[in-house]
Amino acid sequence: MSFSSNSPIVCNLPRVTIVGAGRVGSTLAQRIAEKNLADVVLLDIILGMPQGLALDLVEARGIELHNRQIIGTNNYADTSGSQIVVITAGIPRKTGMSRDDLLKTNAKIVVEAAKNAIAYSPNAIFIVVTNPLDVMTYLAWQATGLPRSRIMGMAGVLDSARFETFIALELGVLPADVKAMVLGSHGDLMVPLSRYATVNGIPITELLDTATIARLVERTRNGGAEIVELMQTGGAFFAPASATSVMVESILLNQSRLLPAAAYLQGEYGLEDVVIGVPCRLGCSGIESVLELNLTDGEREALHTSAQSVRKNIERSQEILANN
Ligand SMILES: NC(=O)c1ccc[n+]([C@@H]2O[C@H](COP(=O)([O-])OP(=O)(O)OC[C@H]3O[C@@H](n4cnc5c(N)ncnc54)[C@H](O)[C@@H]3O)[C@@H](O)[C@H]2O)c1
Ligand SMILES: O=C(O)C[C@H](O)C(=O)O
Repeated sequence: MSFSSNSPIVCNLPRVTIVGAGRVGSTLAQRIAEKNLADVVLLDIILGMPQGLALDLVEARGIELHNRQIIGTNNYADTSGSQIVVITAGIPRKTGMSRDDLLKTNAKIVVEAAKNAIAYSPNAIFIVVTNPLDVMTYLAWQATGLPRSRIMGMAGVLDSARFETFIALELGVLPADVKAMVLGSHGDLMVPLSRYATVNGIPITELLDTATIARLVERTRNGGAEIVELMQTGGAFFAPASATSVMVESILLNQSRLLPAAAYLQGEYGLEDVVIGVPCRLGCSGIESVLELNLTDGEREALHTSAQSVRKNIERSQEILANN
């Protein structure tokens, strides 16, 4: 028995490159392939490691019932023509460190990764995951010269998911029934918007007292550190990979979901020339629009304080890069 052969059909399936095949990167590759969203190229500087991970994921395809291509590589030429590039390359923090302590090491890694990736995928949309997130997204924006619609950072979806989880645990309800949004920088100064958090449309302010909400907000702010303290080396990666995959999905499937993403602002919320988490509509062209919510004076002040801390670190990063 044999297949008859017709003229070959060239299929351009969507392709997502993930730079950094560590814990977040490899878990994201698994999520993207198993959700059947795109073919995946996993790139890392460690020789053989992304190739081994890719083979392992490929060997699971028959069991997971998908047929996505997954390639591991150390060579940017293999990433060419990607629709989305996700940057997770860089070091994670260890216990006792802040995300800002990663700035010096990760700035150079992210700039190099962004420059190499854009050279092979000039039409790609970039999602940065490496910490400190807002500054790294700014550096990738600078390094690629992309319009702001095509570059964003992932943090708000993760921080919001944590806030939703803690609310759901407190109330004993299904996490999927809780909706919340966390804006601002991905750090101690993030801005969880309790006023806008609901359980199937019911504001949490109707369900929880002020002290309890304040406790859940504080736990959200420390959500990353809580896991780093437990794990000692490295941090969370399952939920970060899930959070990144919904951004990838919204872009590839043109879902126009309203998700918090770190975006380069040009006057929105009274902020300019800074990257910070705001509600964005994500579709096939990237950030389709930024939603400007009505904020109370307190919330607006918190967002500006958060932006101020990102600005300081952007300045630090420019000095670091200039001296190298
Ligand atoms: N934005 C968020 O919400 C969020 C969530 C989780 C982790 N992070 C950050 O993501 C980053 C990765 O975390 P992880 O847990 O996967 O770390 P990890 O150490 O498991 O993986 C990082 C990978 O990057 C690779 N790498 C280093 N330099 C590289 C380069 N120049 N080019 C290509 N690859 C390179 C390493 O070899 C390693 O495999 C960290 O900075 C972490 O803080 C951010
Ligand atoms: O906390 C970290 O260092 C990793 C990540 O930013 C997180 O929030 O889990």
